[in-house]
Amino acid sequence: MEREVLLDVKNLNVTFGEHRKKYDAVKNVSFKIYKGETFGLVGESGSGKTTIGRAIMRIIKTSGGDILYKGEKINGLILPELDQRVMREIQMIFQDPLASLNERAKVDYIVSEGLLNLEKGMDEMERKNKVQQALKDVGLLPEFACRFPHEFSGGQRQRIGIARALIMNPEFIVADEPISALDVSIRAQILNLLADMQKKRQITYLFIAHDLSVMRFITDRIAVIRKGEIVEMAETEELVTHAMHPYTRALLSAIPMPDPKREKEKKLLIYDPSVHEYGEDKPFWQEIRPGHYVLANRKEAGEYKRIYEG
Ligand SMILES: Nc1ncnc2c1ncn2[C@@H]1O[C@H](COP(=O)(O)OP(=O)(O)OP(=O)(O)O)[C@@H](O)[C@H]1O
Repeated sequence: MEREVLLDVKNLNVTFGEHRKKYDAVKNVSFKIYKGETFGLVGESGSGKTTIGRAIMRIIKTSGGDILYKGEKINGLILPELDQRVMREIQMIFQDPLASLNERAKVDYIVSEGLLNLEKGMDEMERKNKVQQALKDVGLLPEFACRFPHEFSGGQRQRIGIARALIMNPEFIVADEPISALDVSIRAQILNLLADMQKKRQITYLFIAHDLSVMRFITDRIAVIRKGEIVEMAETEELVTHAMHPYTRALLSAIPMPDPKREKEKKLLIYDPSVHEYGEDKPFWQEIRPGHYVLANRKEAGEYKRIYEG
C-alpha cells in the first residue's frame, strides 16, 4: 500500500546574510516524511538541523525549494486559511524548556497561547478545561496551571512544553533536541511520553538530534546531515547496519558501547572529507539499496554497491 506523504521537502535552500557574508546553512535538502512515522535528522552542531526545523515551522525564510505539507506549499507567501491550519497542525518542541517558556507567564497562559491566538472566540471555561486536560495528558496535575515555570524541574518544564504543543491537537511535531538538556535519568520518561502520544493520536514526528545513540531506538528512518547537506538517508535499521557514507560510519562509531571492555577496544572512526576523490566525477544523490540513499560520485557508488551486494 502506498504510504501517505505528510511532509515533502524538495531542494530546500536556506542562506543567511548577504553579498560577501553569504552563508549557505541548508543546501539542496530533500526528504519526505510519511504520516505516523518518526523521522530523524542527525548531524553535528552547526550542520543546519535547527534551520531546517525552523524553515518548516516558517520561523525563518527559505531561499529556494519547496516545503509541501499534505501536498500544499507552506513556505513563502500562503493564503491566510492555510496559514491558520498549518499553525494549528504543526507544532514544535524545543531543546531548552526554560528558554522557550515565558518565565513571567503562568502555565495556564503558556499552555494555551496557541489557542488564544487561533481560537479567539473560545469560551474562557472551555479554554481552562483544555489546559487542564493537556496537563493531565502529559502527566502533570491540573492545579499546576496557576504556577510559574521556574517552580518546576527540567523534566516537568519539558512536559509543559509538550502540553503547549498537544493542546492544539497537532498532526505533526518538530521535536528539536527535546531531551538533550535533561538529566539522563528522566530522558526515557520524556521519550516514552512522546511515543505514547504518537500511538494514541497518530502524530508524525521530525526528531532532531546531534547523535545517533538515542535516535536509533526511536526513529523509523534517519537522514544524516553534514554542513547543510544530507549525505545519507535510510530506514533506521538499514542505516545502522549498512552505513555507507564515511561520515555516517564515523557518527556510528562514536556511539558508546554498554560493555566497558568493548568500549575500550572499539575503533573510533574520524571522518576525513579528503577521502573523496571528486575531480570531474561529482557526487550526487543516489539510491544504492531500496530506500537507502547516499551522496556519492559514480566511483564511490560503484564501490558501495559491490560491498553490499557481494
Ligand atoms: N539567524 C541566523 N543568522 C545567521 N546564521 C545563522 C542563523 N541561524 C543559524 N545560522 C548558522 O547556520 C548554521 C546552521 O545552524 P543550525 O542552528 O541550523 O545548526 P544545528 O545543526 O541545528 O546546530 P545546533 O545543534 O548547534 O543547533 C550555523 O553555522 C549557524 O551559525
